Amino acid sequence: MTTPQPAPASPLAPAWLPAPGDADALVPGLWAAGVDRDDAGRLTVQGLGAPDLAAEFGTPLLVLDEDDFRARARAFRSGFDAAFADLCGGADVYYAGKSLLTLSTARWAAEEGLRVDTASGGELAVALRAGVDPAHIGLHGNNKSDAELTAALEAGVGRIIVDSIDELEHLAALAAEQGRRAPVMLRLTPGVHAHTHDFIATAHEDQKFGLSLAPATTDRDGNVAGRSPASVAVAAALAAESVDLLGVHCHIGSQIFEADGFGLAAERVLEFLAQVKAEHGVELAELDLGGGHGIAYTAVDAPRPPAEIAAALADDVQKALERLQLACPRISIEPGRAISGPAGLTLYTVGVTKTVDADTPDGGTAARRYVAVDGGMSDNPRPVLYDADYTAVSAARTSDAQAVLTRVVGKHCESGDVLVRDVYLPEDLGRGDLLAVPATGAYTHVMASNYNALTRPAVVAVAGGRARVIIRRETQEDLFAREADPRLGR
Ligand SMILES: Cc1ncc(COP(=O)(O)O)c(C=O)c1O
Ligand SMILES: N[C@@H](CCCC[NH3+])C(=O)O
Repeated sequence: MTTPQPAPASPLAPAWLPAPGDADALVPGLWAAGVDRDDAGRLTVQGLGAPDLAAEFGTPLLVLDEDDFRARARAFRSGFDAAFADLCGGADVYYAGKSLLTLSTARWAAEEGLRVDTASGGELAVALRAGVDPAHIGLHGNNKSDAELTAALEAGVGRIIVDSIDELEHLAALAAEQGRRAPVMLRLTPGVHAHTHDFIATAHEDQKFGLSLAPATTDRDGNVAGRSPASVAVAAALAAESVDLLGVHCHIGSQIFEADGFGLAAERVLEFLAQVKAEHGVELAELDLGGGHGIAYTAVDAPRPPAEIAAALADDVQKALERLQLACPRISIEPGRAISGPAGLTLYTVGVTKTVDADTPDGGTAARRYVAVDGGMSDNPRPVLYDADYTAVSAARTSDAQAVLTRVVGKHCESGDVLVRDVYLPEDLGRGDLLAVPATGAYTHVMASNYNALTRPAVVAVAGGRARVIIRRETQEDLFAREADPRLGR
């Protein structure tokens, strides 16, 4: 192992970035449980060296620690079951497939006793093909097609989460035509503004998801309505013979750390259930409190462990139930990122490096080093989409060179193509070195694109100290396979 040189902080560094320390250190909490460094300084996943993984499978490479994924799934399951045992006889955990859905991850979730939340007909097909019990699948979406709704009804999914009055009426008619009853949860927007990026906050009023709890001033035809879309939907669902109204759902957003937003949303939705009871004499059986639990992408993020999240929520639910004199509905949650995110890391190979003079906030200039890698916004669009911060370490070796402020960029024809905006990395990092970016399991592979005709990376799962490909790397032939062109004979 090497001893890094102490380095001065850069005036370009954002206030949140910890002072440069040992740039090769693996900050606790950022990496999957199986990640370590060996005596030669190589990053390892369950003992497998990053250079060996890169040599065998190529880079960019999404490496998943399967054991870590499973452990996080179990922690949610047991944490929520324990916290809600006395109050509500336990709780169900739906793995939010949108964060990383493959045949393997769907199977791992089901094997750990989780159910699966799907957000489209495609995700539903993956969950079904993986062998997930249809009764343990939920189908979401603000604009499901007839084909998607029909597939869900035919498969016999446990719940269809209905997003609007329009969709409720449409689904009721579709189910009636098919001689079926649709198992429905109504998605409510409890008006909680979560502390997260606007694009991933989902429970405030003015956005595309869900049925508002606030009384509407006008209905769809512009007439004064006075009732909330949520109560209009409940009345319509209870009246529809082809609808089995199971309960209600809410989801306040994603990458949220504070307990207060989750507690407030639960309280508001329980108040709504009490209102439904008073109005219709019906106690709805199920309440889904969504996902959105934050994970650590950099050293400054401090996620709460699942058992703590569960205990705080159970406390809030208990207080609300007592105040409202309600029996506890069956509780469920839908974590995605908190299970798949920390289980993943991405390996990249370094290519071009350069150092430029950048303007400092006080009007001076300071050096900023750019390190370009062989992937970019096509394998991880989150920094570009949400200003998401990540970090990185050198993965093939440690170094005793000074740590310098570095921006890790991709290879796309786009100046905003940044993967890690600010990180201190050893000054001697250069062509052929490997970089590892932690916490990339969620919303990377599933949001990847072929921008600039780059092929999507492979996904490798490591379990029991062995690596296997669960999604093969795309080839250029895969890109051509979709094209119709006379020279291809089609
Ligand atoms: C309805 C719903 N449930 C669950 C999730 C999962 O969120 P996360 O991956 O942040 O836990 C999302 C995504 O934000 C969602 O929209
Ligand atoms: N894709 C988003 C989260 C959206 C979740 C779906 N409602 C992210 O990467 O943070």
